[in-house]
Amino acid sequence: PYLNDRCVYLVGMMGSGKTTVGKIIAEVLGYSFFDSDKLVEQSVGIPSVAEIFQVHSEAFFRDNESEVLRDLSSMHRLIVATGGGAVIRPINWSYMRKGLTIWLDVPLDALARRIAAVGTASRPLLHQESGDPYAKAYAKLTALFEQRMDSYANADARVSLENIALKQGHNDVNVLTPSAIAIEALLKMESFLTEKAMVRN
Ligand SMILES: Nc1ncnc2c1ncn2[C@@H]1O[C@H](COP(=O)(O)OP(=O)(O)OP(=O)(O)O)[C@@H](O)[C@H]1O
Ligand SMILES: O=C(O)C1=C[C@@H](O)[C@@H](O)[C@H](O)C1
Ligand SMILES: [Mg+2]
Repeated sequence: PYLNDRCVYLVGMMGSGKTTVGKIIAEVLGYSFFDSDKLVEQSVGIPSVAEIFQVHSEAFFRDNESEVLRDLSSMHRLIVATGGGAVIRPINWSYMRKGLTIWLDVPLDALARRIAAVGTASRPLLHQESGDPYAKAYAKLTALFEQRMDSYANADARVSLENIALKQGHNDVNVLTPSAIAIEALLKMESFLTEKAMVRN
């Protein structure tokens, strides 16, 4: 009840599971799910983010991403999987702060493994024509994470896969199912919201 129909924004690096986990959270809460990358594609009229970067530019994509987040921020009962880079623009935080923000914090080696498994063609900031896809993705993700980690840490709650694995007695985050991660996200949301309500009362 503390959520009070507010939107929930999932933030995190590329491949962190925002879309996968976000759909589960939406189903549990009876919210609608939106993916901001998909909304940008629809509003620009180009079917992939990679093509938007190619035909226009990253800056053009970012401007449209901000417009999408602005429009979503006036709505209710949505789970929004944001683009991995949405956290870098302060204006986007002014929109996302109207709801609750959750950071899916996934170790970079697990991200690189997931991304290498599906290929980098759909992720323009990681795409390389040659070389080992895991090694290339890992190097680029490391550089991006260094630039962005302080921004991700602005989120209201952090869902750390390392911590979930520790709690469950595993030493490998790759065994965690999207459902287990969604449950932890829901628990973190609840803690954040109840603590905030206690401070107010
Ligand atoms: N818990 C998990 N265990 C294993 N694989 C996962 C898990 N969660 C997601 N994946 C896989 O990792 C890949 C990336 O997941 P997903 O697309 O949900 O991430 P994302 O954060 O939305 O990425 P992007 O920022 O690129 O939109 C997908 O292939 C997905 O099936
Ligand atoms: O991390 C990023 O900067 C990006 C992540 C994707 O979700 C897309 O928004 C785009 O490929 C850029
Ligand atoms: Mg996604």
